[in-house]
Amino acid sequence: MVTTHIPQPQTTPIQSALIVGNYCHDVLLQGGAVVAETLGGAASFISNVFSALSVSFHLTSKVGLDFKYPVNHDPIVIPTSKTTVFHAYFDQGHTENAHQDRVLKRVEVCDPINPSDLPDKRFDFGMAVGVGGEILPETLEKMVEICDAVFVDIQALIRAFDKNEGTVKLVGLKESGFYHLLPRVKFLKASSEEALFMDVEEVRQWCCVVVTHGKDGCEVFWKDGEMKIEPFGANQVDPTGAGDSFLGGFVGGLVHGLVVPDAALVGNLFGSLTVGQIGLPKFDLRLLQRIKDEVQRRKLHNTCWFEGGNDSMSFTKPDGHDEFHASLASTKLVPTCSIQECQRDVPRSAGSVEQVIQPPCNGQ
Ligand SMILES: Nc1ncnc2c1ncn2[C@@H]1O[C@H](COP(=O)(O)OP(=O)(O)OP(=O)(O)O)[C@@H](O)[C@H]1O
Ligand SMILES: O[C@H]1[C@H](O)[C@@H](O)[C@H](O)[C@@H](O)[C@H]1O
Repeated sequence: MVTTHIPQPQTTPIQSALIVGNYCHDVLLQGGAVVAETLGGAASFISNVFSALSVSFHLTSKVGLDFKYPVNHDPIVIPTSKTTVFHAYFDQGHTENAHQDRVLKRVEVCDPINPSDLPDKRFDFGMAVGVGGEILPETLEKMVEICDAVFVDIQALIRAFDKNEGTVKLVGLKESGFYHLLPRVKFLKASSEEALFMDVEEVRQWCCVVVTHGKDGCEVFWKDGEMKIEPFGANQVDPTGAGDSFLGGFVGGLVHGLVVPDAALVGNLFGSLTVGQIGLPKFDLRLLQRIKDEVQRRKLHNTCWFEGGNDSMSFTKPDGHDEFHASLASTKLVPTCSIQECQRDVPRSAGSVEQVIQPPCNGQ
C-alpha cells in the first residue's frame, strides 16, 4: 500500500528532564577476539533517542580522564578515577543462564554518583539509568525528591559485581537496598531476565512495570491490568542497548503526549532500530522525520501526562493502536539517507575511539 506523507507541524516538548547514569566504554568480544569497541551506558543510548525525538534534558554522568568520546552532554570528569568499562562476551554456550544473550564483566569502574552531584533544581521527570552500580540508594532518594516523576531501569538497582573478574550478577530487588523507594517511583523497566529477580505482582501495586522481551516486544503491568505490546521486525546484529533505547523511545513518546500503550510502541520501535546496528545506533534522518510525524499525528493529549498527574495516565489501548503500529512499521520502509545524513547524539570524529571490526552476533 502506498501511503501519502503529510508533514506535521513539529513541537518540541518543554518538560525538563534529568538523566542519571555513567557513560561507559563497551568492548564486545567473540571467540576470544575483540569485535567492536564503542561508547556505551544506558545514559548514552537514552540521550541518543531523546535527541532524535527532540526531547531536551540535563545529564549527570561521571567518567575518568581516559574518556575520549566527543559527547554533546559533558560528563563530570574525575581525575582520580577511570571510565567504567564493560567487556561483553557473546560466545554461544558461554552463558551460565539460558536467559542471557551475553556475559558481561565490569572491568573498570568510575566513581558513584552522589546526591550532591545532582543539579540543585527541580525537574518534571528523572531517569535512574545506571549500569555499573553508580546509583546509590541516597542518589535515587534525592531523584524522587527533585523530580515529579522518576523512571528506573532495574539494572541500575540489582547488579552486583564479582570481586575478582567483575562478572555481572543480579540480586533480588528486595535485597538491593532500593526496595523502600519503589512506592515513590513511577515506572520500573526490566528485561525478562531481570524480571525474574522481582515480584512483579507486588511491585505493580506501587508503580507501572514494563518488561521487555527482546524480539517479542514488551508487556506493561499496572495495578489493575496488563497488556502486551507488539514488536517490530529487525535483523539483529548486536542486542546491546536495546533496552536502553526502548526506554528512551517509551519516555520520549510519553513526553510527546502519547498514552502508555502507544508510547510503548515507540519504545519497541527504537529497540528494534538499535539491535540492527553495533553499539550506539545512528538514525536515518528521513526515518526520524517520519517517526516524528506519526507521533505528532497520533498524540491524543495536547499536553504530556506529567502535567495531569497519575490519574491522567491512560493504560488501555486506545482506538487506532494497531493502525499506529502499522504506520510506525511503515516508517522503516522509507529509502535511507547516505551515512552523512544520519543523526546521532554523539558525533563520530577523529578523536573518537569507536571501532567496529565485525558484528558480535548474527541475526536470528
Ligand atoms: N531482535 C529484535 N527484534 C525486534 N525488536 C527487538 C529485538 N530485540 C530487542 N527488541 C526491542 O527492544 C526492546 C528491548 O530489548 P530487550 O528485551 O532485549 O532488552 P534488554 O535485554 O534490556 O537489552 P540490553 O540489556 O541489551 O539493553 C524489546 O522490548 C523490543 O521492543
Ligand atoms: O552499553 C551497555 C548498555 O548500556 C547495556 O544496557 C548495559 O547492560 C551494559 O552494561 C552497557 O555496557
